[in-house]
Amino acid sequence: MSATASPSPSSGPSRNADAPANRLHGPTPITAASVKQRPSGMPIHRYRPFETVDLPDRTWPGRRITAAPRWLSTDLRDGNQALIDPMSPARKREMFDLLVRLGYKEIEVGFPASGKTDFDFVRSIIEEGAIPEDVTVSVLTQAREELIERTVESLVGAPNATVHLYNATAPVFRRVVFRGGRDEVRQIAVDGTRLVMEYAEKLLDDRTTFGYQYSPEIFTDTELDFALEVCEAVMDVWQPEEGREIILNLPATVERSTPSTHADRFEWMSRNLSRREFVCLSAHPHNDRGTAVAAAELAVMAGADRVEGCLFGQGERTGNVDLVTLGLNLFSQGVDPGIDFSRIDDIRRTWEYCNRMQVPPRHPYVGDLVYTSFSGSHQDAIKKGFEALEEQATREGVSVDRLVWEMPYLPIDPKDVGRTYEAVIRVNSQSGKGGISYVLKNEHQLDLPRRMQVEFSRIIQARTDAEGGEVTPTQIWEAFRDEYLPVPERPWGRVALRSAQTSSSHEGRDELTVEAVVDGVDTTLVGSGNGPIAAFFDALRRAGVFEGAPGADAGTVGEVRLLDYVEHTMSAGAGSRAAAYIELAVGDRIHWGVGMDANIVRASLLAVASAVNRAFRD
Ligand SMILES: CC(=O)SCCNC(=O)CCNC(=O)[C@H](O)C(C)(C)COP(=O)(O)OP(=O)(O)OC[C@H]1O[C@@H](n2cnc3c(N)ncnc32)[C@H](O)[C@@H]1OP(=O)(O)O
Ligand SMILES: CC(C)C(=O)C(=O)O
Ligand SMILES: [Mg+2]
Repeated sequence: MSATASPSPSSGPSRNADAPANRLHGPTPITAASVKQRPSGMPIHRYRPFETVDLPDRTWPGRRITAAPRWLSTDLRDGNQALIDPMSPARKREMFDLLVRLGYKEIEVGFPASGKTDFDFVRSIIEEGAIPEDVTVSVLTQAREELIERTVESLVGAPNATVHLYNATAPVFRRVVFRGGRDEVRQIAVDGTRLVMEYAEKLLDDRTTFGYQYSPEIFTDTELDFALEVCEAVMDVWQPEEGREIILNLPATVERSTPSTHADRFEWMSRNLSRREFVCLSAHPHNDRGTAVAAAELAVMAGADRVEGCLFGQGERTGNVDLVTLGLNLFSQGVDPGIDFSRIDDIRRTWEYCNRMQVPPRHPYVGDLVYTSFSGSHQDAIKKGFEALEEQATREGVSVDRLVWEMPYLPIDPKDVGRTYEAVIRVNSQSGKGGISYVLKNEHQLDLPRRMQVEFSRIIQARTDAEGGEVTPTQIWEAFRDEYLPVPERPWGRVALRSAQTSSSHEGRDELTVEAVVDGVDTTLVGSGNGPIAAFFDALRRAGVFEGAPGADAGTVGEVRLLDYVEHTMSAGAGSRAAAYIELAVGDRIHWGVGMDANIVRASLLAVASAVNRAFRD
């Protein structure tokens, strides 16, 4: 993208001014001219750019959001009206109860004058006492008398209720829908407000605390001076004052501008509205340009007190702004959203039941794949990130949950929203050693030495390159066992250990006796060395196992060297097991072996057998 205010590429200092003069010998360098886009041929003449706002002293870009705005969920109204098959009463109730449980204090529960379903639903939650004392329900209506009367009627007996009245104010709606000018359209809002007050006075009693909300629909395409004029006219009727707020909701009914212009419009309205201290300024972004979340956040920075939206961005066309993303964006910055998202999968399941829709796999914070990394460098960084957190926790003597979350590639800890680490790393052809060893560590407590990680990841990569697709943790484990740990059901290898006994001589050398199966024959192996591993090597050598080893001439003893030995415990406490890793050079080839046992000596002998078996397997 290029912006008209940017300096032209040639007007600034050259990026490569400091580069040596002889830098670009060889292939022709890419330049801006060589990547020029071509005209698309699409009918751009049919569209006009949106109006920007002349607000050079705008203040919102420098603000931070330090507290959650008021939230209104309109899942049961704007969300519901956009469904092919609107929610049944049972599904509506399920959604209402979910919203209450999550902590929403303002819930738009329907458009009661639309028909019996919505009207009866509003009556049912009132009559069944399902609305907690601290929750305000709101209902939407057009500015038409018969609709207003029916709307107010639906609220009788509600503890806290708001009537929300709207009419479109943008030029094309004035001309096409209402076939009038500014005066007529302003009058619709004024008359509607008066009627709401009259019917509330007539129909509601002192069981109800009553509020009022007005929306100049299509605010985004309405001239700012006219939007202000209509809102002022509405306020002149409602008369907001201390203890009598008015909610002025400025909807991006169709998202038409960048979030920055949306924010400018909010700052302009917030500065110019009279009686501002009695106004709850509310944003209602839709997502036509795909930037509703940014638009909502910038509107809050620009003065909005409240945001209306739907869970997971349900709503007309591309949806309303996503309340879950907004809330968890705040959470990820250390700001309490005031909504409990700690069981995100439960929320998603209920939402999917109610809406009969699916949350896509890449949906922020909740999609199946959003805490998953397939690519090698991401996996490597995440694995190191987890290890660093664990080390820090041990150093500071606290649990990992107490530490600030600083983790490559994962903006929040999946556990904080009730997800597990199971899917954090998944392996396919784009994965590297970090991811594969993360799976082994996480699921099998095996912390492979770095060079062994490289060896095993080549084995997995050969498989993903040949077969494509994902390799599941189960398949990784099977491949690992097949490669390093011959199991009784699939035996292979020249040496199978049965039992071993060591004794130390007075020179500090270990004498070792091993009962093993060698080349299918029960054999007693005897050796000595300065430690059990060296003694086992000696025993294998004496038994002729290394004869004909790769890298040696046939019939001779090949060169077999121990290069590295690593061990670690696999779990703490009684019954803990140890893992041992051996790096073996046979001729010019390197083979790792692994052994696991409750006894560390036996684990290391098993690791030697594993490496030797692999060396001779080929
Ligand atoms: C951006 C939004 O989400 S706005 C909310 C939209 N949601 C809904 O519409 C869902 C519920 N609506 C309904 O079920 C129906 O529209 C009803 C039952 C409320 C009304 O149905 P109808 O009486 O058939 O009217 P309809 O919806 O077609 O509206 C058209 C008439 O209302 C007028 N009108 C539209 N909006 C408004 C408004 N906000 N205030 C006053 N009049 C309005 C139109 O100018 C038109 O008038 P005309 O017949 O004189 O030309
Ligand atoms: C009724 C209004 C607030 C609305 O939903 C919109 O303009 O998008
Ligand atoms: Mg809407």
